[in-house]
Amino acid sequence: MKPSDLPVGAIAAAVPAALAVEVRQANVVYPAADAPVHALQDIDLTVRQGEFISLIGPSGCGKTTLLRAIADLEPISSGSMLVNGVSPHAARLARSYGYVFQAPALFPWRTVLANVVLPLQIQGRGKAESQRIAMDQLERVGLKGFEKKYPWQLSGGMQQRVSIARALAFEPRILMMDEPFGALDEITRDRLNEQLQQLWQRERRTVVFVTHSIAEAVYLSTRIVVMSPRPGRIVKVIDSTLPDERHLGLRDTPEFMALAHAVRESLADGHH
Ligand SMILES: Nc1ncnc2c1ncn2[C@@H]1O[C@H](COP(=O)(O)OP(=O)(O)OP(=O)(O)O)[C@@H](O)[C@H]1O
Repeated sequence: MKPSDLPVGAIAAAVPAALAVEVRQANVVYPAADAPVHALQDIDLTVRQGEFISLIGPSGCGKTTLLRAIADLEPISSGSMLVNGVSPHAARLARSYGYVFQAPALFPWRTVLANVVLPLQIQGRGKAESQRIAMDQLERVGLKGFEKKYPWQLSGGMQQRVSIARALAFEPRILMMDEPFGALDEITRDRLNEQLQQLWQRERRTVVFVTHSIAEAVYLSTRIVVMSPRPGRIVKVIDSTLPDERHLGLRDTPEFMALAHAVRESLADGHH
């Protein structure tokens, strides 16, 4: 029997899950004329395929730096890092991940469709294929019917959903998100949290997510990585005890509140 004859679940059970991200003793020091900034100190972190990991911590603790280093947007000063088993640079060239920035970062002169199509065109895909994929991704984030609009004709939440569709367009194995919903009002944020959670449940793509919000981290994550500032360190990694299938009502349950409490305590510990 060939592996391809096995049901998907059997293959998953037979092959140990590969690591999506492996960080060992990573340090990032930003050079500065007066005093260098030790942004990350001795970071050890492993992320398995299909996990939803949140990095949470106070402003300046190095969340963005860690995400950028994993994404090959920032070099590490020492230590090692593997993304899907290869260097972050090789993973970037292989288009292993999609990146969603804090602000939507869409091209205002391009339509929604043209924005999502762009990375596919850069990748050398044909026009018809690119458009088909882009339309499919827009539908998945609930934006069917908006493809001909320009970014400025959409709300902030819709623009951020276009960014997510764009990041998912070339089917990356890892989705990296740097506080994607931080600038949105709470109701929009709740809705997008719910949609992102459903997307993760459907596709089980690996997600590395940066947030300031305890509720967001607890609602979305399978593991929560708590960081502390100056220099940025990991103080605790908390496994979620919540079921994979989640709805917003879960936030009122004792399990959710207990997890939120544990994250808050770890954040406070990191300050001492
Ligand atoms: N390019 C840079 N040059 C010098 N210092 C930097 C640079 N980028 C970040 N830093 C510093 O490194 C530290 C970590 O910054 P980083 O943006 O990673 O933190 P963060 O946890 O993501 O913060 P926030 O939640 O406010 O976005 C901060 O002290 C910041 O001032």
